[in-house]
Amino acid sequence: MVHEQGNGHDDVILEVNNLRTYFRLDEGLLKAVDGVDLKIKAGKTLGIVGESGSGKSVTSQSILRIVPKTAAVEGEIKLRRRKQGKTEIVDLARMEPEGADIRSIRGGEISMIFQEPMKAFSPIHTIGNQIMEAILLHRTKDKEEAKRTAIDTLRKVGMSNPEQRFGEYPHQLSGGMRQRAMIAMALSCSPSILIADEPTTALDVTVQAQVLQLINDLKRTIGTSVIFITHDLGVIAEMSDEVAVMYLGKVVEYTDVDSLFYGALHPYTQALLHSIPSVAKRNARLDSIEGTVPYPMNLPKGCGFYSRCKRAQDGLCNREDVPLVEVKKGHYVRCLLVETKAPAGVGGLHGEQ
Ligand SMILES: Nc1ncnc2c1ncn2[C@@H]1O[C@H](COP(=O)(O)OP(=O)(O)OP(=O)(O)O)[C@@H](O)[C@H]1O
Repeated sequence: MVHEQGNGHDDVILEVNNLRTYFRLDEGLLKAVDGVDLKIKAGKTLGIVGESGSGKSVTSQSILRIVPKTAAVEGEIKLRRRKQGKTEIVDLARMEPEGADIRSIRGGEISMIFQEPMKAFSPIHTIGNQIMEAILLHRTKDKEEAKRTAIDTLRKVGMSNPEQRFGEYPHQLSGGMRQRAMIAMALSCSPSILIADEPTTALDVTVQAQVLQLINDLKRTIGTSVIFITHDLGVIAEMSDEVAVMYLGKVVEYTDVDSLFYGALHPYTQALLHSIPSVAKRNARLDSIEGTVPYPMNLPKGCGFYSRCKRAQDGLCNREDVPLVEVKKGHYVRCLLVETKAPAGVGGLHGEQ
């Protein structure tokens, strides 16, 4: 539940509770997202990390209600927003996916940037007109003001000569500039939440660093909250205040970014950390995680990571589904070994592999 007043939860602007997004396929029910809880705080970045197939993208698509028709979204997606001077809470999970309510939120209060900017823009209209259109839809009916806002936003995202860029077509821009234009479009309606789904994966390293820096700067200056989705822990370290580690449609560890990098408790998070050179200790052997994320259909009972976990215990980890437990303040872990080994303090598990 999102609480409205006086209870310390006021900075939470989006709360996802027990989100389940299941695809009905001919072969059976595919549980892409299976009981995800998340909290997005005002002006903060929540990083969501996990391997391919862990359910990161379907989670963000579920929040915006843009999942394919073969999938159903259940659970709560509670957005706290100001409307006509009052705070109200709306549940996006209850909205009609094509209805006016969610359409006004998409691109209004919540907007999204993703890997391929060409998908965000139509090739036959100038980027300026497309940004203006979004502003006219969500913010103002005044064309002159919309144009000024569009040019101003292009300037804010670091586009040189924004008046000229305004009149250019997407194919006339470089990859990095297109990414900036997409960020401008996403920010033009002053969203309270920006969802960034692997926005820099397709860019070369230098441009990637610039775009990440830009998102961080904008978050600071505009105060937008960010949900940043990536498989790259290096990017997570740079971008996040809090981190949710996803595996097989579930959050397996959830904590602030420092606790994640210096005190990860879930064997999956630890394995992820040991698989990247910049975080693993110098001279330590780099491990890649053997195997792949299983296909989320007809899964056996127990921990989803059981088949790949080096510490898995037969008869314990493969018996019941494992709950996400708060092992210390603000640090949640879905692992029976962490719970049973360290009921009164979690220090002993740090760094263990
Ligand atoms: N349109 C779809 N129809 C059927 N299954 C889907 C569809 N989209 C995603 N899935 C399945 O849902 C699960 C989660 O996918 P999702 O794309 O959210 O993972 P991800 O963590 O974002 O991975 P990636 O980084 O590769 O995008 C996967 O098993 C995937 O095969």
